[in-house]
Amino acid sequence: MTQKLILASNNAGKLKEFGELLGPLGFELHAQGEFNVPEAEEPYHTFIENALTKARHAARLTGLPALADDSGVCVNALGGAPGVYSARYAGEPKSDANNNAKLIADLAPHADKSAYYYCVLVFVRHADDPQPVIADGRWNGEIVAEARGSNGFGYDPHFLIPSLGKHTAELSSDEKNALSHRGQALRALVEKLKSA
Ligand SMILES: O=P(O)(O)OP(=O)(O)OP(=O)(O)OC[C@H]1O[C@@H](n2cnc3c(O)ncnc32)[C@H](O)[C@@H]1O
Ligand SMILES: [Mg+2]
Repeated sequence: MTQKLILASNNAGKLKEFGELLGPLGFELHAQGEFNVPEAEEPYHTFIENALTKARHAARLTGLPALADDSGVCVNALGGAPGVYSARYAGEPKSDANNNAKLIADLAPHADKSAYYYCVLVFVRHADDPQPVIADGRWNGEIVAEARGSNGFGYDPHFLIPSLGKHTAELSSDEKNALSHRGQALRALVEKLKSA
């Protein structure tokens, strides 16, 4: 039997990647927007608290199991910023172009360009699930001022994977999903769900 699952996100880039990663596993995926679920508040300073809040919010409003992702890019020379604030680093309304411009400007005086993408996933069977299933993933790289590639979303045009010599926006979706913070977290989550 296919399991209905609400994706508790309004980010089109994430939704595409979840479809690619989870579709073949037989879940019946629905973006929360299909159920007119409004964006949840993300008031916390940690990825896990925001992810849990988003998952419970979507499950509460739909009555269905929900999966939330809270993620971001953490830059070492900036003390981990933008981190949990990655989506709105340059302020509201959210804009990938403005966020990237601010990141490149903030990092310009620093020699250390190392960074990592981080992703926490939370699955809840229902809004008050006392045992949410949680997994995370991390993907190391470097921030480069020059933008390259047109795939992916967010900071991908500026995120270099040194071992590949490519920016993540230059990777095919299969290549990105095989390596990314989100792909790693999702595979770990699926393993946990199998044994839960
Ligand atoms: O909360 P939802 O609705 O899921 O969508 P969001 O975009 O607000 O998502 P987050 O609050 O988790 O913020 C994550 C931000 O981190 C960045 N990010 C996360 N994963 C990324 C990826 O795979 N590639 C590029 N940027 C990414 C991007 O700027 C995202 O907007
Ligand atoms: Mg968000």
